[in-house]
Amino acid sequence: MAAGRNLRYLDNELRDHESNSRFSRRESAYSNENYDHARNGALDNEKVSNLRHGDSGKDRDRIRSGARRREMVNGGYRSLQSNPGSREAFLDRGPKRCGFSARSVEREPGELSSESGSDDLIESESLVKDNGAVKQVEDRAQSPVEKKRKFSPIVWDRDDFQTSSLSRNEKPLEVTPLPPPPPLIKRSSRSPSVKCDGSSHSSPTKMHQDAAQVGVAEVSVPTVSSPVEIYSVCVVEQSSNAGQDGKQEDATHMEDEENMPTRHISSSRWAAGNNSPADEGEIVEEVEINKRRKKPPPKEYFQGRLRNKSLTPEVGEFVREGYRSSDSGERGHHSLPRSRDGFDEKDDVKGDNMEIDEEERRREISSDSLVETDSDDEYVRHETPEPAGTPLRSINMLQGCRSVDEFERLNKIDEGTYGVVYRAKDKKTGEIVALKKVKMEKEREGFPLTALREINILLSFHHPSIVDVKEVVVGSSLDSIFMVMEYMEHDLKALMESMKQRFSQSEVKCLMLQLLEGVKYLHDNWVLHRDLKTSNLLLNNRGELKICDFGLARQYGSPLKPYTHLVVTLWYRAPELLLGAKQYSTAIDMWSLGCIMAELLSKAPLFNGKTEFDQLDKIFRILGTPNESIWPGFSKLPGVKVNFVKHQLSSFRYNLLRKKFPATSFTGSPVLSDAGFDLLNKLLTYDPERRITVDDALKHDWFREVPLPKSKDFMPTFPAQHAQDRRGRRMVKSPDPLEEQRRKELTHSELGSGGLFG
Ligand SMILES: Nc1ncnc2c1ncn2[C@@H]1O[C@H](COP(=O)(O)OP(=O)(O)OP(=O)(O)O)[C@@H](O)[C@H]1O
Repeated sequence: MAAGRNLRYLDNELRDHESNSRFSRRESAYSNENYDHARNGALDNEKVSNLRHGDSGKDRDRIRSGARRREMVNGGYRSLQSNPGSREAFLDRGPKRCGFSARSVEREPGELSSESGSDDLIESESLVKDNGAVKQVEDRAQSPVEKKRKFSPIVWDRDDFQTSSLSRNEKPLEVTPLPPPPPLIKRSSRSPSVKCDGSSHSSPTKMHQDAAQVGVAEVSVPTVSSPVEIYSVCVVEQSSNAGQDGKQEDATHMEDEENMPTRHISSSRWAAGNNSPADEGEIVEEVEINKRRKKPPPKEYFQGRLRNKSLTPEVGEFVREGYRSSDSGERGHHSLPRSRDGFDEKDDVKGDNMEIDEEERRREISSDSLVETDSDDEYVRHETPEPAGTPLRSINMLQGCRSVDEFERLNKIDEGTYGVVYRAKDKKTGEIVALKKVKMEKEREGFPLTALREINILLSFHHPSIVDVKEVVVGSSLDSIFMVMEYMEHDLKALMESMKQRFSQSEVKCLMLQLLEGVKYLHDNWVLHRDLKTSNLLLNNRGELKICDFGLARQYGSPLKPYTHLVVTLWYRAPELLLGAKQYSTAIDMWSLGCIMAELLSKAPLFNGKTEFDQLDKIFRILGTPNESIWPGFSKLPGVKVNFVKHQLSSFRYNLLRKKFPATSFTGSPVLSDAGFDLLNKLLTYDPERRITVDDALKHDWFREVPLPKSKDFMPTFPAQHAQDRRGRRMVKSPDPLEEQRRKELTHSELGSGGLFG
């Protein structure tokens, strides 16, 4: 029997006593602090955003805030009523969060209290409504960047199936009779002029237009200053050169898939905040020339370390055992001290480990890092000022990796596709942490790029709703790398599988608000998560939700590459991806949030398709089959050629989704107010252009009506699942076809490689 099934929940008990002793674990001020914290995080973003976009962004927000628009969604017209009150005003309410206007005294235990902010909001709203030219004012007030923001966050998806093998979801899991994607857009043969001084700024929208014309997307990334950045930069260089050395197929593949925009990390024009029209398009050309420019790799050492292609590792080079049997005699000169960490059960093979003087290794790595700054990328990291407020972490990963021996392994929590997660204790501090071990066995080409991407993002980002990666530690061999994360007692998928009761509406609101804050932080920093699902949402016993698993996350606006549309686990995958759209944006994450919201309310996945085709069919059955009028451009999507059954598009209020989530229920169906249903419907809007943005979702009325969002402080607690291997439970009941497939592959590779550590 699955371990999880034996879990005994105190759920009923807990819910019966929602407002008494079990919630007394924290003082009432706690939630205020927390919300202040979250709010401050958001305000930081706001500052960044304002710095980036200038004051016009604020003006636009103020003006936009009261605007009401009519919008047709999924077959029916609905009122797209943005929130009253400016973003600042909204956030400034802080612990009142809300200034949620309670229209009834009825409240669930732990709801955030309502304050009088609503009057301001109404006032602000009416001010805008009085202005008959709201739309025009809004348009005028939008800063170029902000205005583009709605359209520009596009990842150009020129995927083809040949190049999709690197991405974790790109396995041919579902045999779906979708037609092949259209041919790739040809790149411009224009002779580009390169501007590397970091001073040029480009307009995202214009850049996208250019990108559309020339087939090259621009670089836009959050500023990241961790040493991992160095790592990524080298990947880029390596890729480019490898491709020119005759290893085109492999290298191009890697370049296209993994040519990380980190090359431009600190010189992102968008991050720097200026948009000089004169420079528009230049960045596109810059990317183009960078791709074509032939120049020596920045440093052999990095090539070898990352791609395992140099013949002899240099001092400090990471050498992975197992992949270099042929040159074992040429192993690097150094290795970490042999140590038997409690996480590697395969330490018998330690003979392959390099002996290394730790101090010397650090010195060497340090000097290598310095040499690296002499490369073309130097300006990237030193000449461009970081935008204020951008999340920065100054962990020098390469210089200061501790050994995993400094942690005591407690138990394995879960095993995903790309990592095994352990619960562990820091021997020095006694702190309980989660250690995610990067799986290397499937990597033949060096350090796994999904892990690199995840480490890069997680070390750089800091937000209450994003899981915190504290540091990176190394195991007994240098191919054993662990991310040290804050430990979270649950993931929402495992938790819901074992909960007896559903989350209440106010609890779902609390979770959704935290989730939205996290996604807002990502989108504000030009990152798409691309794999939002309940198993990637962690919850601790302080009621805090955090997003994890950034292995698929992308800086959007990255250089053109054959992105796959097979991102996002099937059940949470947006229709445009399922239909093979060539470009996608932040809206894909918003669709996932709609699926998550529904799942939180009903404790069951909303669209649980087995194949892409089945997934689409399930969506269409509930929401109706889309058409050109509700989703302009729909009929041109590649996947639409498939003969879908045409399910009737009924008025959104009476569609099957509403039946699943009625306003009142005597049958045990999860109830959802009109406002809640409106938000759900807006998240599950077919047309990505019309799908609600994270900013608007955060300001949605649902969060302001009773029952108000529960304070984190008053969220129910559940027995920690750390004693259980979450994977064990899922083995028994995994409703996720992609996970099934991944597991099968993992099992094969485990067998093939003689087993995994841990
Ligand atoms: N910080 C953490 N604290 C506690 N548990 C965690 C933590 N991070 C991850 N987990 C658990 O490990 C699981 C797998 O983690 P993660 O999703 O990061 O790995 P993955 O290999 O990328 O997984 P997947 O195959 O789902 O993409 C999560 O679903 C969660 O249950």
